[in-house]
Amino acid sequence: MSDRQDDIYAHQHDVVEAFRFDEQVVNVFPDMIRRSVPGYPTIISMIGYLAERYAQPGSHCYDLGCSLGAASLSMRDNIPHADCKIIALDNSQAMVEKCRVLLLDQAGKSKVDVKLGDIRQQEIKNASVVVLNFTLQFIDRIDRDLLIQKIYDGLKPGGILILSEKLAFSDGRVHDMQTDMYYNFKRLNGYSEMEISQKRNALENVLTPDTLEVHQQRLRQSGFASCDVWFQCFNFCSMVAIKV
Ligand SMILES: C[S@@+](CC[C@H](N)C(=O)[O-])C[C@H]1O[C@@H](n2cnc3c(N)ncnc32)[C@H](O)[C@@H]1O
Ligand SMILES: O=C(O)C(=O)C[C@]1(C(=O)O)C=C[C@@H](O)C=C1
Repeated sequence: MSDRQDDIYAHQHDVVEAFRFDEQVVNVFPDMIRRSVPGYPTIISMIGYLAERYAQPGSHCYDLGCSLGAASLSMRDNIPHADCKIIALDNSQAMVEKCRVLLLDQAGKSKVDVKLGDIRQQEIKNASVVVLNFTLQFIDRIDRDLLIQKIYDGLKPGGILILSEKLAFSDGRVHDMQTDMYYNFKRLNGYSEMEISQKRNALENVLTPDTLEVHQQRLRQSGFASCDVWFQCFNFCSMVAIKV
């Protein structure tokens, strides 16, 4: 993968435009996400581990909002069945184009189909593993319930949804403390105050985090029997929800 350094917000922007997954972001994305999401490499590795355990023979595994396909690659490297199909989907043309190139020459048992499209329109069927790795937070709140319900309905019994998200906290003091530690994580990873502040402005109203309670209520309402946090670092977490 490209290891170009993310310097998008390193100079003063006259106007900070709303964050988009365009070509400029695609070019630095591996560095950006690694330095911006605490635990990202661990989460990607564990998606492979969970897929190895939960992918069912002859089923589909979905990577919704796949970006450059890191979660798909991790699943492909770990799923032991040759007849599983991985469907990776993103609505950013630039992401999908680069993802296809990155997945071209990689071997693996399962085939990965990289598609351009909106995950709200994607049919989910015969699924054993569905991944939403930091994607739901970019979907309009009004569409989130329907999307999670569609995923639940498309999962086979015993199937799982892996849902990773940036969290909000209902207690203001906890929210401020977690956010403060998160910004310090970014500082430790070399981002300046200007980069942190311009990125925060760019993500305003684009990335809209829910609280853990809202996520868990939505998952339970859709029918998931359990939804547990298996990873959390500051305001970033990953849940696994199981359909019995
Ligand atoms: C933070 S990135 C996801 C990172 C990726 N899952 C990973 O593990 O590396 C969010 C991605 O979701 C995509 N996205 C946002 N809204 C979408 C939608 N409605 N349909 C499809 N993709 C969407 C963006 O284009 C972006 O690539
Ligand atoms: O940089 C931030 O502040 C973030 O919230 C991180 C985050 C994400 O969670 O998706 C935001 C946009 C980029 O895709 C990479 C990471």
